[in-house]
Formats: sequence, structure tokens, C-alpha cells
Amino acid sequence: MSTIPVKMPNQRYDVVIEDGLLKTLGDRVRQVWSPRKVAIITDDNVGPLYLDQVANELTESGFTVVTVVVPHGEHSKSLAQLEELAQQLAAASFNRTDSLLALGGGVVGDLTGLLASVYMRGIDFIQVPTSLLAQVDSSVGGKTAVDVAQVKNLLGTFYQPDLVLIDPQTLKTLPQRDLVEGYGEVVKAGALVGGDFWSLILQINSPATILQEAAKLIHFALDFKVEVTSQDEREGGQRQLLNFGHTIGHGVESLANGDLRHGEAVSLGLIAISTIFADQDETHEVLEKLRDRLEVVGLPVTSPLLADDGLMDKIKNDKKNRHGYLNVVYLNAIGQPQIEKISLADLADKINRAAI
Ligand SMILES: NC(=O)c1ccc[n+]([C@@H]2O[C@H](COP(=O)([O-])OP(=O)(O)OC[C@H]3O[C@@H](n4cnc5c(N)ncnc54)[C@H](O)[C@@H]3O)[C@@H](O)[C@H]2O)c1
Ligand SMILES: O=C(O)C(=O)C[C@@H](O)[C@H](O)[C@H](O)COP(=O)(O)O
Ligand SMILES: [Zn+2]
Repeated sequence: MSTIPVKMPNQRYDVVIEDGLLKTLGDRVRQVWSPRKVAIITDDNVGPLYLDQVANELTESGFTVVTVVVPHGEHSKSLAQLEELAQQLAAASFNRTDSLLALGGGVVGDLTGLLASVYMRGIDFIQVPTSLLAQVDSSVGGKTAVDVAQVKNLLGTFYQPDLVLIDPQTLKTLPQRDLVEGYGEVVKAGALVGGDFWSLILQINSPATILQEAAKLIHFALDFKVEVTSQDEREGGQRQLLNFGHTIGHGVESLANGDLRHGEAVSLGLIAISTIFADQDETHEVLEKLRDRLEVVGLPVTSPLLADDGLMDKIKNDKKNRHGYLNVVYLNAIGQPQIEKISLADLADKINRAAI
């Protein structure tokens, strides 16, 4: 068992990582919350696997449990779904003393976090991430969101959970495609950090090894994410590094309209941005190292969507767009990231010329 304390400017919370943690979830939650009504929000894949266990744990610890199951997949990160959930909470008479628990992947986490931040102007919530992506990235740091107008995360808030409970054992039921896509965010983080984290990534040669090394990967990724987000919650500076691969990645993810998982889109985005900046021996080496690590587990490194006429239209909606200029992240070497300001016109030109 290990606990990573997260100290935000106005709040602190713990990230607890432990095999089999779901079995003691009630006690853990009781350490941060008094008895109250709790809505567990999950999806229709995760629900049948873990909802009864989590609901029983909470009930036995004195909580009154309401359960809500949304359809799995990115399409549930929508305003319509958010409104439906708010109506369900209102129908169950939830008020400011009641709380939410997100049980699932990044979709459930982002949606539940946003709901918690706006329901009655803010109620408490806990993250119980069950996908690799959510365990290494989305459950920590407080970004919440839904997609609107086919723009990723267009509406969202910064809103921190009271607790993050990670049971790596849940990854055993994760389908292989979802395990591997989550690993796209791990490669992103490992390439930013370098050192021992990257050395571990060099040992991962198959989906099976991702699973074997999951606990270590979660620790490395979250140590980094906690450090960055606790110093720059609102993404004014270093937090922008976590968007490595996302400028073009989010563009292709939106174009794919649900056919690409987020981590797959990030994989494409990491290669695309690294190709654009591969103008010296060192940056060429970075590109080849990333390609090797992504390809070896079956992540996509090229897609016709990168040549789609609509790509720049999606990219211009990026939150990092300031008056036609974007801050993009690339690596001078593994572990040596750089944030670079570039005009949209220049980026469009580079994407066309790179022929990724
Ligand atoms: N807030 C953040 O900082 C942040 C960071 C990265 C990604 N995200 C967002 O996260 C989302 C992607 O998250 P994701 O990849 O977890 O997708 P997801 O939530 O759709 O989960 C992937 C699939 O795995 C299933 N699943 C999850 N856990 C399971 C388990 N233990 N056993 C069996 N099936 C399981 C889900 O039902 C789903 O079908 C995207 O919307 C992305 O934008 C947010
Ligand atoms: O936590 C962050 O900051 C990140 O950028 C992590 C990303 O992996 C994640 O996909 C995030 O949701 C992207 O946020 P956005 O602000 O680009 O929508
Ligand atoms: Zn991401």
C-alpha cells in the first residue's frame, strides 16, 4: 500500500494505491467523509463487475447509497448526460451535504467531477479509477469536462476530489485495447520525466508486460502528475507539459468521433508533434524512441486523419490557443521537454509538410 499526499494551494487529498483496495473501500471513505448519501456513478461495463461490491462496502460503513449507470464510451461525456445525472440527483433529493463517487475510467471520472463541481455549486466527490488511463492520469489533478460541439473537453472545471482510491487489481478485467490505450498516457509521462521511469518503459514489450508492471507505472506517472498539478493547478505554466501529444491528438480524436480511444489519439499526437520538431539528430532520436515504444504494444503511430482537411479546424479550438498562437510541447531529448509558441498557420504548414 502506498499513499501519495496531494497538497493543492487551498486543499489537500490523498491518492491511495493498493492491490485489493476495493475490499476496504468503505473504511477508506469513512476516514474522509461522515455518513451521508452517496451516488456511485459508473458505466455499463464497470457496473456489472464492481458496483455491488463498492455499494456494499459503502452501505456497511454507514452511507446511504444511490447507484447510477451511464452508457460506456466517450459519448457519455456530454451535456445531455450531465443534465440527466443532475435530474437523477435532484429526484433523489441530493443536497450540499451529499456526495458523488466516480467508479470507472476517465469518462466516468471527468463527467462525475464536472457534475460534482456544478451541482448546487459544488459537492464533494471521490475518484475510484478502474482503467489504466484513469489510474495513471485522469483521476488526479482535478480537470473535469464534457465534450460539446465535437470539441474535446470544451466545458469543464478545475475541481479536486477528496480522495483517489486506486486498486490495480481492477485492471485484470480491462479489455486489452483499453489497457493499451491507457499506456499511451504512460509513454507520454515517461518521455517527459525520463530517468528510471523511461528505463521501465524500455522493458515493456507487450500488453502483458504493461499489466505486470502496472503498479510501478502508476506510481511513476502519479508522482509526476501530483508534483506538476500541485504547483500549477490552472495550467499557467508547467502543467502544459501534460498536454504533450494532445494538440494534434485531441484534433484527431474529435475527427474520429468515438472510433479512437483517447490514449490512441495521444499516441498519434506524440508522433505527429515529434515528427514536426525532428530537425536535429537528438530530436530525430526522440521520434524514433517514441515510435518504438508505442508500436511495440500496438498503439497507432499513423492515421489518415492526420491529413484530414478538418484537422486544423479542430485544433484551433484547443484551450492553449491564444490569439492564433498555441503553446505546444516537444522533447529535445527523453526527459527534456520544451514548451514552444507557434502560430496556427505555422503549425498547419508543418503538419502538411511533415506528411506523418
Ligand atoms: N481529467 C484528466 O486529467 C484526463 C486525463 C486523461 C484523459 N482524460 C479523459 O479520460 C477519458 C478516457 O478515459 P478511459 O481511457 O479510461 O476511457 P473510458 O472511461 O471510456 O474507459 C475505457 C473502457 O474501459 C471500460 N472499463 C474501465 N475500467 C474497466 C475495468 N476495470 N474492467 C473492464 N472494463 C473497464 C470502460 O467501460 C470503457 O469501455 C477521455 O475522455 C479523456 O479525455 C481526462
Ligand atoms: O491533467 C492535465 O493537465 C492534462 O493535460 C492531462 C491530459 O492527459 C488530459 O487528456 C486532459 O484532460 C487534457 O486536458 P485539456 O485541457 O487539453 O482538455
Ligand atoms: Zn490525455
